[in-house]
Amino acid sequence: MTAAPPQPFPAATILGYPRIGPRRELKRALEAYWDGRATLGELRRTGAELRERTWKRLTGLGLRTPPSNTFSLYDQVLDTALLLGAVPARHRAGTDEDTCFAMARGTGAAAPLRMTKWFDTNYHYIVPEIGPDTAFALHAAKPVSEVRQARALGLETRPVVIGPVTFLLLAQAAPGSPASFTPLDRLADVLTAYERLLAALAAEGVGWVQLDEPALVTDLGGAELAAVRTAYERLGALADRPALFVASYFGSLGQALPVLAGTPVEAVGVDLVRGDLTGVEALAGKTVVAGVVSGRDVWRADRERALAALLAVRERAGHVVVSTSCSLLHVPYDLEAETGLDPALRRRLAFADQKVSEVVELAALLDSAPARAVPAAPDRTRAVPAAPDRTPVHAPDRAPVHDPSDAPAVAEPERAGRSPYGVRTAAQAAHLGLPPLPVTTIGSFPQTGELRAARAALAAGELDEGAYEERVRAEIAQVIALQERLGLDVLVHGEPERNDMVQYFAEHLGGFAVTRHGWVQSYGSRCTRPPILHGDVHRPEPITVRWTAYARSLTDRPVKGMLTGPVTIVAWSFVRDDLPLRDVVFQVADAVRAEVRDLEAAGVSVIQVDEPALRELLPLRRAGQEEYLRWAVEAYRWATSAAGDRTQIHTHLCYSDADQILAAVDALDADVTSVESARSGARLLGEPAVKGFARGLGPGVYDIHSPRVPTAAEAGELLEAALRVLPADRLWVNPDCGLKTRTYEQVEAALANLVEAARRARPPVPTTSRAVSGAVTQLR
Ligand code: MET
Ligand SMILES: [Zn+2]
Repeated sequence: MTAAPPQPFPAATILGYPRIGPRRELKRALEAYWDGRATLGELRRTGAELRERTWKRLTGLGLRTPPSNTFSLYDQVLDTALLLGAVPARHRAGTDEDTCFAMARGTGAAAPLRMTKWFDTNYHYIVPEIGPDTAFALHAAKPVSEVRQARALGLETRPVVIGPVTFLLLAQAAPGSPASFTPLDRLADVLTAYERLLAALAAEGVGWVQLDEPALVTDLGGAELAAVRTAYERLGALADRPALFVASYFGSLGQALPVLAGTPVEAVGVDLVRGDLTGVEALAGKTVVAGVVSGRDVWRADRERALAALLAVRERAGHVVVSTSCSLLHVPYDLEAETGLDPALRRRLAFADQKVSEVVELAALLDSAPARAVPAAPDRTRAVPAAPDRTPVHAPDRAPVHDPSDAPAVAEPERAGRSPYGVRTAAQAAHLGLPPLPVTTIGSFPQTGELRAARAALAAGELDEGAYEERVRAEIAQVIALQERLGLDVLVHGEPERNDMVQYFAEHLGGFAVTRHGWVQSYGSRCTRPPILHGDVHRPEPITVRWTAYARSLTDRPVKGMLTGPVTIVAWSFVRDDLPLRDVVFQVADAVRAEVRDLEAAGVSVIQVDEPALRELLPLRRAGQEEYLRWAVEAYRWATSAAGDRTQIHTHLCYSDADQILAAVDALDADVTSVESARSGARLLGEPAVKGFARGLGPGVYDIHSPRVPTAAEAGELLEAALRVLPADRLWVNPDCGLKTRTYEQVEAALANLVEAARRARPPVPTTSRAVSGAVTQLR
């Protein structure tokens, strides 16, 4: 039916590339535009420069036909919604960019779309809203203009777009849709828009289009598999179109593989780092784009193993080309920028540009390899493990690996050293004397430019330790005073000493290295520098105690000690792969446990151990989920169970679809759990599991991702909604997440409104008991 591919697929490719800029140029441009410090023209120019730089760099490294449309001002799923015209009426603005930012960030009048994690990564995408009436209409300006921009530079590119099935599976039903509606019901209409897109790209002379379908590596039911067949039969049947490359990543295609194999698409991408070769022979006759260089870690590829996998694919399926396992969006740009790393560690590393070179080198090796030279790699094993010399760079200076038999079984909290929840709450109530609906925050307060400048000056040697310490202490004093003035019940020190909740701990633990420029996009303009966990973990000395103790010395109210949990520290680092992940997590749990002990010994009676990444590491397919949750919960319990009954343990999960793992959250056995709720319109409260949640819960009532300040009435409404499913004595009042990205002006107004909303919602307290609780507070 289709025209023959106009050009062969390139022998080496990548599925995508970072776009925030090697020095975060896009971040700066976006924030300048949002703050009114730059014009739209300036923002567009930065985008164009970054694209040009990327294409030149990729071709310079040896890629022919680099991808295009991998650039994004905010998020590629959001771009796809704009491409298809799936824009809620409330977000429509004068320019594409302003519409995009309204969808992502909201406006004074309109709440933004939901944001959630991209599969099992720490990248967050914007969740499209699709309803029965969404009027799809192709708006192909962005991919078309990128093709033209590259062509003006003399380059042919392969536009990358999220595929129709993944787009609809990631979308949520628009508010007001009938209960029976799911976005996948709109497949036929969406496909019409994709057909027009393919026609438009064909008219531009585009040879290949990449349709990303990572959702195909999850457990799909009959309806979803049928959607895959329908979609690619229909798009494949189009008379005048580019050749189609359907890219899967983050795991194996499983049952979706034979389905795709039966459609007329010309190329299929398989992730051979996380997935395996099962069923690959079904792809004979197509180009197999073999992801053998990991896009998810920073280790050099094992060439031998990668080549063996490539040859095995060639033998079974015929035509194979070399690729990364997924987009390089998830790794930093260039190792060359890291001059401060230990040379022995550095030799084992590859960032995006080094991975591009690996792909190019492997393609050359494959080209010169005789057919049938190497035996096929066995199925169901990791096709490409990391480099062979993966011994720890730092020799362990103690017996590091946690013996799992020390850890308590999940079902028996008593053995963990803490009494059952009921006993603990009584002890804590007497000790802390909190009012019902206590108001607290998630930990961080605004990271001001001044603080960041002080940290930079310290790093550059322009500010001495003592002066920096004074700066941080002054900030803590201000944050404590502000919270007292606003009337919060459980205070925090504000985390001014932390650049990032994971990096800070990595900098103070042995076994980690940190980078200078290794930024990875987390969402929108936000980036993190994931530390590199390369050796055995140990804690040379207490990390947080002095800051929390200082904050405590300034107030009579309880101050919450803030720690990052073991799963999150590991999830947001690049982790050694010579040990099972579980063992690495337990090494970190040992360090957190020691910190909990030291905080408690310093008199801190509320300790929060954040695990926002608990859900993130959940295996994408059901098969591995139970086992993962068992050990992840066990590690958390190990980290926190050194605390006595009087010490209140909090945890925080934020943007993590907590509803899907509430049983595990309960098993964490924390006394109080805070979760994101405001941003997603209190969706969580509708979950039946929340009703039965037996411990303290703080569903966020302030969406901290939006510059909007909620009124007391708005916060009060969310609180009332929570009170309909949870008793007042177990409900906490808090924002969705930390406040570090907001301004003091916003935070002060918002927290004042939260306190006001809590006061209005509290049952009236008789004067005598108020006096008693005040007395208890003073006894602390
Ligand atoms: C991503 S969760 C953030 C938790 C951390 N304690 C903060 O307040 O910033
Ligand atoms: Zn959070």
